[in-house]
Amino acid sequence: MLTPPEEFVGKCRKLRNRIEDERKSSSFTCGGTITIQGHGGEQKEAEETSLHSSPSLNLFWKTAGKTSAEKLTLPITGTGDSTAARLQQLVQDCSPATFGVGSKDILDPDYRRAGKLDADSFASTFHPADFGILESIQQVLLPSISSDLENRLPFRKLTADLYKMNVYSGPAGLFRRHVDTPRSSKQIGSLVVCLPSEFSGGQLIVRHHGKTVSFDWSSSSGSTIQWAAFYSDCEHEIEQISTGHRITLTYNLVVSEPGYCDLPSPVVDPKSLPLYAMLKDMVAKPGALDKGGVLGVFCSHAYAHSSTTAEHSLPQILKGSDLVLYSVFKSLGLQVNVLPVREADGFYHTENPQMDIGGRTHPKRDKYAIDEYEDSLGYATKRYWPFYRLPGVFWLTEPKQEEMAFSYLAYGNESSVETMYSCAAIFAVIPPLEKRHGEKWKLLVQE
Ligand SMILES: O=C(O)CCC(=O)C(=O)O
Ligand SMILES: [Fe+2]
Repeated sequence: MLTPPEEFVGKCRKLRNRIEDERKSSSFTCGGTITIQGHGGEQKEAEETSLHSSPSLNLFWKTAGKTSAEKLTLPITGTGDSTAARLQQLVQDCSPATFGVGSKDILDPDYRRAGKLDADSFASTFHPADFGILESIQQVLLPSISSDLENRLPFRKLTADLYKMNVYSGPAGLFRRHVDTPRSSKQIGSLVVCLPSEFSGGQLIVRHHGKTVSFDWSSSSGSTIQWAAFYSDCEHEIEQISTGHRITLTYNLVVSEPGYCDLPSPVVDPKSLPLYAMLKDMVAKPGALDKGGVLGVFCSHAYAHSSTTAEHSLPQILKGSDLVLYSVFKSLGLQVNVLPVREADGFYHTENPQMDIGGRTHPKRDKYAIDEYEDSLGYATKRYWPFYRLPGVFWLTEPKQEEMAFSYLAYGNESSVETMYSCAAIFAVIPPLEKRHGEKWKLLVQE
């Protein structure tokens, strides 16, 4: 690729700033509360029909050697199936929860101290779809971005697949920082629902790119259902529980194929976004890669995919600012690909001196990655993740996710080999100037 002129580089720098702004302003987590009818605070008249209130809920679980299910009604009232003794039975019937380090499941109470029931051994009368929770998450974490061009991204919907019940008990329950292991390449996040059971401590802390949000559920824990959802690539932790039992249902949030009669979440037209005007101005005029080229932008999020599904699945699961950028490129009529990018020995071959991009990053490795588990990770990566070189890309941004990619591989809530997170990049192919004609380009130039 010839060295692009300074004017083009100046525009690229502005574009990069705009992309960074988009990243800073996008959300990575959200949460809410559902009151329990007849418990705590004032009773609202419309309570029974409200989306934000629930009747008491029942949990059923099986125990070895018994033919009938155990039952617990929450919140605790002290009568029937809703007693401290029933709750104690639940705690006792849970098995210790492990966590994943590379391809191994590890039991280490200093890292995670919790009980668990697998999804096939319990049932509850609660479902997030009954309370508008999925719609709320969809609006924040999965906005629809559409345009009238042929290549638009179809509306996407979220479903919540029940994964586990966990009980974190005082005075020592906790789960140190980790990233949830992807269970499929369509998973974009996790939903945690905290059931009404009194506890203190146990804040859930969620982080993404230096931003932190904490969910403190303790003060309303006895009388409400509280929930939080976050993107899969967010690092999170549960601080130590001091007293009581923090009971959670966890769900995998999965992008489902769009249905015909689904109401879309709010739709943003990419052409209304400042990035669109900026890019349009750049590619519609001479001076921007006139001989053609490829613009490369590292994604702001890491994505779960397996090496064989990456090419197909990555565009479908794009999140937040990455989705915005992808849609803008698409609506300009450009060919866009989203591909995982692998580093080799701490070096991404993404140097672009004109944009002050070095390509080298300094991974901050977690203790679990450095110590005994590193070799198995290195082996898994080499064996399952072959790669090819893609030269001639004009990089607009630095790699974003290397530090996190190491974390992802190193410690999750479950072991993993075939499906992993990796740092992805969006590649937009800019045709040579004389080829920027035809229907879609006319549209672009005339607007
Ligand atoms: O209970 C929570 O708040 C989060 C649980 C969690 O991080 C997990 O199960 O992976
Ligand atoms: Fe987690």
